Amino acid sequence: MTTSEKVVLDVGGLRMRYGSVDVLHDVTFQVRHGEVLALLGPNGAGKTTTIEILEGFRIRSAGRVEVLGTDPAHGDERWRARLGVVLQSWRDHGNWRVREFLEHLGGYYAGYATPRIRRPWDTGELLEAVGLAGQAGKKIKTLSGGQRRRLDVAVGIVGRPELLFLDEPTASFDPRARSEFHDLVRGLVDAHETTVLLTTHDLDEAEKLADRIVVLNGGRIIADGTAGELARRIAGEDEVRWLLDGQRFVQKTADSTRFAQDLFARYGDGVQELEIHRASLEQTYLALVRQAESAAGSTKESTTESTTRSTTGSTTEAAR
Ligand SMILES: Nc1ncnc2c1ncn2[C@@H]1O[C@H](COP(=O)(O)OP(=O)(O)OP(=O)(O)O)[C@@H](O)[C@H]1O
Repeated sequence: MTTSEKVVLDVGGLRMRYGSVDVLHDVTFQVRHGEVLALLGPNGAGKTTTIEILEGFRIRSAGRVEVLGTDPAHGDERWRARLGVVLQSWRDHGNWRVREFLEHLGGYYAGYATPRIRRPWDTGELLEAVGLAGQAGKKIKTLSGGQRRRLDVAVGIVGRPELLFLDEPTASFDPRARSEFHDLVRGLVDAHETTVLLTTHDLDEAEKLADRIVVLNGGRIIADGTAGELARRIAGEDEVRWLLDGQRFVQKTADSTRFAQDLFARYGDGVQELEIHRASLEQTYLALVRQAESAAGSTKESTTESTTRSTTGSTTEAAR
């Protein structure tokens, strides 16, 4: 098995119930080594619950979960040191200075270094990587909202995690900070082979960062695939447009990459102004959620209808 085929996260038939309410129903997906998976879904879909179960912060009601080969419900400190979690802002350590805070936290990981993974991340390099080198000597309470979020990210990766959980990581970033954060995550994945599970409501972010998308709605997975696969499922086919000998052509196709390769193989440099259009992730996502909600609505309606009918039926029976 090659490293990239290794399953880092394996979830099967996961269920979660709060009191008498089921919020996750039979959730099943896998994430492979070095993959970035975006978990999308409307408010209340169950994303945070899923992530917290995988992190070992919540105990599931049923199902199978393995994270880096371990059941998170029984993960020890060595297992936890291999994970990175970007939490919401650190508000309790306002008087600490940025560098000393990261050095302090990094110290915790030193005992978990391996011949392959040097832990913790060198503080100077880490501050550079997250764009906080200029704030190293500042007290945390004096950082701006965006700088504090960068610190959250630094805290999440100081132990050079093999698997990184990002729950709405760029929620309060300005566009520049967001773009730098995307470069940082892609760098982590490419250079350090970090696997990432991300939740976000920013569909551009998901499209930019994720190799694969899983969409949750009402605690159920309604889609799992690359952004392109999901778009084709919704929009049917891609549209390829090109210019040949001054004439414009348009063709619908299910495999636009293969189509473009064939086009160039046949006409070479004669092909000009090639464009491939497919539904955006935003259009795809909205269509998927709408479909799932109308399916759930009609199931509910038919259940209500049959309940009403059977109630009416039994009343009629009783009247007889
Ligand atoms: N501790 C809890 N007790 C009871 N119900 C809860 C608890 N935590 C979450 N829920 C419910 O579980 C469902 C899923 O919530 P969750 O926070 O996982 O959704 P989410 O997809 O992360 O939403 P958002 O996008 O708003 O963050 C919601 O209906 C929520 O009200």
